[in-house]
Amino acid sequence: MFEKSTWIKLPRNVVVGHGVLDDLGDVVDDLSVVGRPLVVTSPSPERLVGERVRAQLGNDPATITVEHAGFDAVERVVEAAESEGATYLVGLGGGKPIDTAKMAADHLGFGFVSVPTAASHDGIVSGRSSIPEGDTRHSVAADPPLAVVADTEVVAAAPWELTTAGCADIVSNYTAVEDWQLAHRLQNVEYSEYAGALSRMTAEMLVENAESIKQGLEESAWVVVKALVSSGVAMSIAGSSRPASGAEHLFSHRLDRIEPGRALHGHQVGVGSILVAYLHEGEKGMWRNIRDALAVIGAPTTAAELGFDDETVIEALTTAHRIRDRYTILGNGISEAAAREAATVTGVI
Ligand SMILES: NC(=O)C1=CN([C@@H]2O[C@H](COP(=O)(O)OP(=O)(O)OC[C@H]3O[C@@H](n4cnc5c(N)ncnc54)[C@H](OP(=O)(O)O)[C@@H]3O)[C@@H](O)[C@H]2O)C=CC1
Ligand SMILES: O=C(CO)COP(=O)(O)O
Ligand SMILES: [Zn+2]
Repeated sequence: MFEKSTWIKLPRNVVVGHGVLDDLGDVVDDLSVVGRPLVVTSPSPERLVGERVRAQLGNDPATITVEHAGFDAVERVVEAAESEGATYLVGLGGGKPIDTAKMAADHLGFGFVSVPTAASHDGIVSGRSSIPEGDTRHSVAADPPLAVVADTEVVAAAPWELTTAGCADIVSNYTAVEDWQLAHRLQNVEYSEYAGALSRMTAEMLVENAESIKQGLEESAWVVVKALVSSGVAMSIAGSSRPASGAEHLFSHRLDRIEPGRALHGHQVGVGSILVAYLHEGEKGMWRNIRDALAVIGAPTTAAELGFDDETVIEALTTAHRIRDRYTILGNGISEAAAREAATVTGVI
């Protein structure tokens, strides 16, 4: 008897475009969520659009500002929601407030609306929260947002490196899917053809359009946000971050532990993807296409551009497999010599 079942959770409304922040009230009304919102944000988005967002929401919205990601921040949001009598959450900003709100909403059993102010990574729409704790990073299942409202005017005005980071997070889907397929072949890890194909196609479309992604063009913000939505949907279909997170993400998470906050998530996974593509296929493989696409977009392709010294990159690559129990090309760890060769041949160090 066939007993398998799949439960794919997706947002109900995804609204992307110029000035759509002013539609937030209508979007929330359409969701039929009732009661008082708690806006979960971080300092810059609060300063830029906090008032505008609250003006769209009824019932005297409360606000909490998150400075650092982590389980303590999630706990503070849960407590604030309870003490303020909130009934749903609005995550406003980059990945830090959005992931914090997503996980707190899941804990509270509340609905949550994602209002990204930067196209910096694909967590803006996904059903995963990525939360650092000590030496590890937890990718926690959480309900995806009920709605995503991404105002391209706001996103395009954000520092350009946030957008190039989002692009690099998408480009890294190439190696994430390679790792996922490898884990499927060698470890019998469940693989979804639909999620894998969607994720890879999203990366391919971005690479093909790399030349047209330019600073100051609102259309570029639109292209990147749509790609991030597509990648988030792939994760929802898979029920895991596998379509968008392989060894290049382990490498980035390791860098976060060694030197937190030095570089953006997307930029780190982009450089990680160059290295991991080399490990998968060697000299003649995809690593050059990945590097060239990143370079065209203006995302870092070397350790120095990321702001790390060479030895830190080698340390991160040789210890990345310890971040979590996820089978990738790194297996149980690669030797220092192999890491050095990959980093040298690809020009990362
Ligand atoms: N769930 C998932 O699948 C994923 C989750 N993540 C998580 O997301 C986080 C990283 O995301 P990221 O967006 O880089 O982190 P942040 O939310 O910290 O945003 C990065 C920076 O951008 C600033 N910022 C945001 N929007 C604007 C704007 N419109 N104008 C000016 N500055 C702005 C923030 O300022 P300030 O701090 O002053 O407010 C911050 O300094 C990580 O914690 C990671 O775990 C990453 C990838 C995927
Ligand atoms: O960053 C992500 C996808 O781009 C999420 O991945 P993690 O599961 O590694 O946190
Ligand atoms: Zn990512």
